[in-house]
Amino acid sequence: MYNAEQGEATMSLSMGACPHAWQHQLQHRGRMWAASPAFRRQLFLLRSLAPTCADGGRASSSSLRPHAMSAAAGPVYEADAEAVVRRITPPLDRARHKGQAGKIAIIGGCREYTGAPYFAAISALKVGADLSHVFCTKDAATVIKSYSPELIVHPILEESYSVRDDERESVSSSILTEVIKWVERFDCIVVGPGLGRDSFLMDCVSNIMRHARQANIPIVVDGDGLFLITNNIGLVEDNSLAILTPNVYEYKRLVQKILNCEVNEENASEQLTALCQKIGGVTIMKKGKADVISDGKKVTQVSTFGSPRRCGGQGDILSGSVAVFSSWARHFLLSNEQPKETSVNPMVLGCIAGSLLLRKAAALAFEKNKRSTVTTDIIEFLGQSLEDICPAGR
Ligand SMILES: NC(=O)C1=CN([C@@H]2O[C@H](COP(=O)(O)OP(=O)(O)OC[C@H]3O[C@@H](n4cnc5c(N)ncnc54)[C@H](O)[C@@H]3O)[C@@H](O)[C@H]2O)[C@@H](O)CC1
Ligand SMILES: Nc1ncnc2c1ncn2[C@@H]1O[C@H](COP(=O)(O)OP(=O)(O)OP(=O)(O)O)[C@@H](O)[C@H]1O
Ligand SMILES: [Mg+2]
Repeated sequence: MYNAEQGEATMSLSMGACPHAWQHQLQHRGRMWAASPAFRRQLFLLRSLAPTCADGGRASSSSLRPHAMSAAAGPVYEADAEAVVRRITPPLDRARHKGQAGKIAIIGGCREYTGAPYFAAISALKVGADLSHVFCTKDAATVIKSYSPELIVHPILEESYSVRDDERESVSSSILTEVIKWVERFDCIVVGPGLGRDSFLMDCVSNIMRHARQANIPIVVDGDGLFLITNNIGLVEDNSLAILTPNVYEYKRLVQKILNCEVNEENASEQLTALCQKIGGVTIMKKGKADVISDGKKVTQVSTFGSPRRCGGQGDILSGSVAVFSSWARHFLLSNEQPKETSVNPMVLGCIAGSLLLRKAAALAFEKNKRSTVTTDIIEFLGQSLEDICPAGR
């Protein structure tokens, strides 16, 4: 592992400035990684967890799978999260242009919540995305813009109180038209931070999700987005580009609604596997003391200690970070030939990397601010945390 890392560092320094330098470098690094002990170890970590479910969790049907609690779920292994971050983070290359490191959009922000979409969007930028957009209600937009000039804010969503009944259809279709102009440019969209639960807004966002799916845009569903999909699971069913990031209450609601039972901590990994399989295709990161991640085939976790402070907003940092890392992971895996037997899921890698980075940043913020640590303090340490794992000059 150490030798492979050294080889990679030497190669980064010798890069020229040809237009495709970044891709070549990534491909070369990928081939080296594929042959490296670090890669094989990571594969082992990911693959050795695989429960061998009869249909691989992908039985065909647009309806929900039969409850698959009997699927054998292996033990939960700790991910080698630092190795994942190091591998999927693209090198900084002078030949790259704006946008190549990621364009992320957050769909969220309403009258009540302006912090959550801001936290998610700014975290995406601080992790390393080039552009971060927020699609929110008109009331929330000016507030979010005032937090940061870095964000591109679209005040296009509407809540029921601002739309007459006879205008609903036309307003809904003009919202969709406006979003469609943008959606295909994004590497990933995050639906839910600070979205609220207004019924008209939920209908409009459902249309946006359907469109994003048709366009094959990866999607992270968090916060109120989870409330939406829990009651309309077809929005994510069988979507292998969807990541759900429930907290303990959101997970409980999902389990009750989809598996029709209560959360069972003694059988936690089997239950998580079953939930993924029943929805079909999605990756779920169940947040908590450890962040436990499954795509219905493998269960892995990140339990690096972060901070004892449970201030609101840490999940928002996570959703923005996961959006960036999963885009990088997809790009990395697409740009590199993988050994035939490999079936690493980029969505899982994105979750692992996002979880580790948040936890490291939370630990540094807590060291400095102790009890007064708030989400903004944690965001300030995202850069240093990534630098510690993966120096910009490598
Ligand atoms: N500064 C901000 O603007 C923030 C906004 N947020 C947004 O706030 C919205 C609501 O998210 P929440 O996570 O607060 O979700 P909920 O409204 O579901 O939960 C609110 C709180 O109620 C309690 N609760 C919920 N369900 C419970 C249950 N079954 N049993 C016991 N207690 C329960 C928990 O303390 C929970 O944190 C989301 O859009 C989210 O993104 C949060 O992200 C936090 C920060
Ligand atoms: N009990 C815990 N011990 C240690 N870390 C935790 C614990 N619970 C959550 N975390 C950390 O906080 C992150 C966010 O999880 P949390 O449950 O607070 O999400 P959330 O409720 O969606 O947050 P938000 O307030 O942004 O909506 C997790 O990824 C994890 O790193
Ligand atoms: Mg949340």
